[in-house]
Amino acid sequence: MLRRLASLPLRRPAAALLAAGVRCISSGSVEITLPLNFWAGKRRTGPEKCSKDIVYEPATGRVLCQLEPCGAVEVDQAVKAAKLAFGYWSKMSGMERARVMIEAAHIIESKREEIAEMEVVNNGKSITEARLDVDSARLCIEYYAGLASTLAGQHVQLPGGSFAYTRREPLGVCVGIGAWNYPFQIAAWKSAPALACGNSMVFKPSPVTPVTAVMLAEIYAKAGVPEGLFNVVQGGQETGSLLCQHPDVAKVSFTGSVPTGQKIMEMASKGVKPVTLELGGKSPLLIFKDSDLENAVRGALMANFLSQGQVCSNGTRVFVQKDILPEFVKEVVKRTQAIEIGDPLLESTRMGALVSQPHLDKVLSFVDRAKKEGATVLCGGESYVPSDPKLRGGYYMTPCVLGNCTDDMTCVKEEIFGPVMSVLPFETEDEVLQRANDTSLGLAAGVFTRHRAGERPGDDRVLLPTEDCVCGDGRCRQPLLDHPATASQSCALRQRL
Ligand SMILES: NC(=O)c1ccc[n+]([C@@H]2O[C@H](COP(=O)([O-])OP(=O)(O)OC[C@H]3O[C@@H](n4cnc5c(N)ncnc54)[C@H](O)[C@@H]3O)[C@@H](O)[C@H]2O)c1
Ligand SMILES: NCCCC=O
Repeated sequence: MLRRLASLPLRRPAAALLAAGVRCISSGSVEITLPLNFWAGKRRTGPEKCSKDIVYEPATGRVLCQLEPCGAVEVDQAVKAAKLAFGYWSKMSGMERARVMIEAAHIIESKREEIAEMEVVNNGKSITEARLDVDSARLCIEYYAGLASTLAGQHVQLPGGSFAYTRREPLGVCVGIGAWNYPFQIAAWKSAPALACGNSMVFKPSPVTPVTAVMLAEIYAKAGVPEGLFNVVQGGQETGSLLCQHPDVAKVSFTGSVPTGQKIMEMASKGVKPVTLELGGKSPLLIFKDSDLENAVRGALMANFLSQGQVCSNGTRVFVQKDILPEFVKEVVKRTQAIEIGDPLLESTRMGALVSQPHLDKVLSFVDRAKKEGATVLCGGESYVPSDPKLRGGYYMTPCVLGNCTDDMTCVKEEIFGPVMSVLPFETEDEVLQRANDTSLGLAAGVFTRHRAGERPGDDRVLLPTEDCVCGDGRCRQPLLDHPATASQSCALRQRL
């Protein structure tokens, strides 16, 4: 049960309160006492004898709830419930499944504010971002609901009038294991495709952010999924391992760090189970001198400071072409310093709290190490104490821009997963492509330029290998699409296009 400690008297519908300019909850006002495990259609308590984990509210550092990590018995109960539900759900048509999923999406829409607020309370991100996370969860469920009725097999003609056909069949009980940075969204992104295809799921959120996955379980139940179709078991690595090794689990889908992903792949391989791994990143952002600077600066801020920098696909290695480096750095620093840090439930807040004290310490230690290795702190990188007394125990830091970085520094090589941008100068496109790709964490990449590769002024890069160009000039270095081929100087490749 959710209890409000602060002054708001009655819980009116979120929309009515918002219309009246009143927030339903405030930071420091929520205590969660309902059990956070959910299987076979109900919230469940964990094992009687277990050492409970404490869950904190990042904005205030208060205790939010206690977590009862599931052991072998509870994991088995959840998997059994999922197995039973699979029997019903997998026999339904895609259209029938879609109807239930669309209903779940409608419920999410109607509870948007409530879910977003709980995400903020548990994760520390700003309310404006949390609302978008809820929208993205709903859209994902709608998208896969749309696909459910299109799943079809193939008909293959064989010699002598025989034929073969293929069917798309669900796997069975799937396990979803999530990270703490997008708790509700990850639970939806994992469950939507699995459920649309006729599978059931046991989901384990991060023990740091256990609250909103169980809200999703209740929403699916209310929408009409069979009891046990989507279950939530709480716990850390032991619970996760039990899930991965359970003989009735057919597949594991994991979002989290690379080292944990490696362990999960190893465990799943022992049971010959397929795995999906969505892991960490250290993505490059390339900013060329011909780019629209305003656009590039905004892109760099977004790619580094959303969700307090705790985003897997963040472009944290910001390569800037030397000619525009001073101008870019000046603008980025100015805007970074202007980011409003504070109570994540306030509409005006742009940066909330990091997820936990140990994580904040880890991010700050990356900044210290960067300084020792020769980087210059251009702004931020320090812990921050908001003026509101109730936020004083929260996990805040000032967003940081590091200059004077080189490719071999720890801050450039390792995933920091916090609001720390490393700026690296470059001269040529070939050079920056090689440096940008020189990482084992290749999750995403961004480019700011007004020209396509090979079309940049003064850039003589060849799009196709020279030997492929048969215009007659063996030394031809023209990009194919710009080739100055004329009637007298024809280019066979150009003609073929
Ligand atoms: N690629 C993506 O889509 C994506 C999205 C979000 C986060 N991430 C990554 O997640 C990481 C941050 O999240 P985190 O700190 O929660 O990651 P983590 O790897 O520490 O934990 C992720 C989940 O795995 C569980 N777990 C830990 N050890 C386990 C084990 N041995 N067996 C089974 N489960 C185990 C945790 O309890 C948690 O639920 C970052 O590296 C980030 O880039 C990736
Ligand atoms: N909203 C996307 C989240 C992916 C990684 O953290």
